[in-house]
Amino acid sequence: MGTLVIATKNKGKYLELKKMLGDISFTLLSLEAFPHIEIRETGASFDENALIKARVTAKETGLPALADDSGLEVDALKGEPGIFTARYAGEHATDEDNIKKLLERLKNVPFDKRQARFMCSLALAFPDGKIFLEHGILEGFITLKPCGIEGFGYDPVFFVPDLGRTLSEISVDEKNRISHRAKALEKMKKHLYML
Ligand SMILES: O=c1nc[nH]c2c1ncn2[C@H]1C[C@H](O)[C@@H](COP(=O)(O)OP(=O)(O)OP(=O)(O)O)O1
Ligand SMILES: [Mg+2]
Repeated sequence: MGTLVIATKNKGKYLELKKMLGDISFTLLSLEAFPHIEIRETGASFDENALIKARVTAKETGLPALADDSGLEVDALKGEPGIFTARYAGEHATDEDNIKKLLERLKNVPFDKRQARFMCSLALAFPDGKIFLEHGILEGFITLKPCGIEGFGYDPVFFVPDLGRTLSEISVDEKNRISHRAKALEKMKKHLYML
């Protein structure tokens, strides 16, 4: 049985990916098992950052690595926060700080003008240099205030029209059926069978 490193320090992301990979028979590790690995997200796009995270992790561990770089694009903010989603309110910002800043920036924008999308780039890198990249997108709207307690990151303010609820008002299993990450991972699964 092989081993795959999920190259993330984000517990919410790790738990979602782990759950979605539940039916695949290999051992999963997160970056918590490799505290010495430090990765700087210096890329100019989600793709570049996902590739950096996956490549560095595969090289440092000698194991295949799956990295997720994701974030929010808000139309009324011309695509911000984009690749800066995790650091929107500063380098060590919490999810709450980031949500607060986002709602503040949108305070004069009515609900129907608050279109946004979650973007996900997933990169799978092998120690021999082989690499795969896949994408997923989830369309929605930014709410006027946080709703719900499930999930992580910006889930409490991301409203999915088809569900009539935010991502924090649904279970992780429901989220894993529709999310940007789920769509990207579904496409990545064909490459994972090479493990
Ligand atoms: O499904 C999601 N539900 C809510 N928020 C989300 C989601 N997907 C991404 N996000 C937010 C979290 C973070 O603010 C940023 C990702 O930043 P990103 O650099 O990819 O992840 P991260 O720094 O938290 O962990 P790591 O780089 O170790 O994987 O977008
Ligand atoms: Mg990050």
